Amino acid sequence: MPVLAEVPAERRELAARVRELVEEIVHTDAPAADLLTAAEWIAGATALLRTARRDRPMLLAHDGGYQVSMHSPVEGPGNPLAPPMTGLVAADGEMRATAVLSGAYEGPPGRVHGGWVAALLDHAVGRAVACAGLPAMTVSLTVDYRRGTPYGVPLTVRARFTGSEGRRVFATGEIVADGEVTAEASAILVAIRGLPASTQDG
Ligand SMILES: CCCCCCCCCCCCCC(=O)SCCNC(=O)CCNC(=O)[C@H](O)C(C)(C)COP(=O)(O)OP(=O)(O)OC[C@H]1O[C@@H](n2cnc3c(N)ncnc32)[C@H](O)[C@@H]1OP(=O)(O)O
Repeated sequence: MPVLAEVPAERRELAARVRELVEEIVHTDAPAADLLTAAEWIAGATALLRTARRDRPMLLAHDGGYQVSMHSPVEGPGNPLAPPMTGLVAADGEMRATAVLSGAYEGPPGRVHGGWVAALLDHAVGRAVACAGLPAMTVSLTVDYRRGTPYGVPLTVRARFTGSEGRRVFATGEIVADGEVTAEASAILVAIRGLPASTQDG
């Protein structure tokens, strides 16, 4: 699969505008007529993009010195579903990144939905083992939710490779908000040949 030299600015911009849109949708109390007008405008934008549709979403690109999956729903700068993850640092089996989730990710009042907390951690352990040279898929993920994970503030997402046994690869990770660990994960992954490894370019 070709790796783009950089994330196209236009894709980053489009995803960022859609993230804002989603955030406003979940917060708006606009009158019904405005909701319908907005829905029409959005349908117009969707029709425009549909004129040049690829079959599969995955595109790899260089970003901040790393190869990233541009349309990953967790890290992808080009996927509006992704918070996304920014400021990635990954080397020697350890990764760290920042994510700011909007109110659109709310689960319990004022807190991020637990499924998204798990998604951040699942992705992080995948990144950590990939940068240890063992690209792998998660087969087991245990998440301990220590306290509510807030949205609207920077979350530090960290993970590390902790060892391997045959094809099984082990990793742990955590999310930190304002200096406090909100969730911890312990994962078992299975090494898969042919998966893209997290390569550092520089
Ligand atoms: C370049 C840019 C991109 C870079 C991206 C990098 C970061 C990206 C991050 C992205 C992150 C995305 C994150 C995601 O979304 S990961 C996606 C979510 N995960 C999946 O979809 C995986 C689904 N599972 C499978 O497809 C199969 O199970 C696979 C293919 C993985 C293995 O099936 P396969 O038939 O090949 O192997 P096997 O069954 O013989 O098992 C092999 C070994 O594993 C042991 N085992 C199995 N299950 C368990 C278990 N539950 N607990 C403990 N151990 C378990 C098993 O006993 C055996 O051990 P041993 O007998 O050999 O000792």
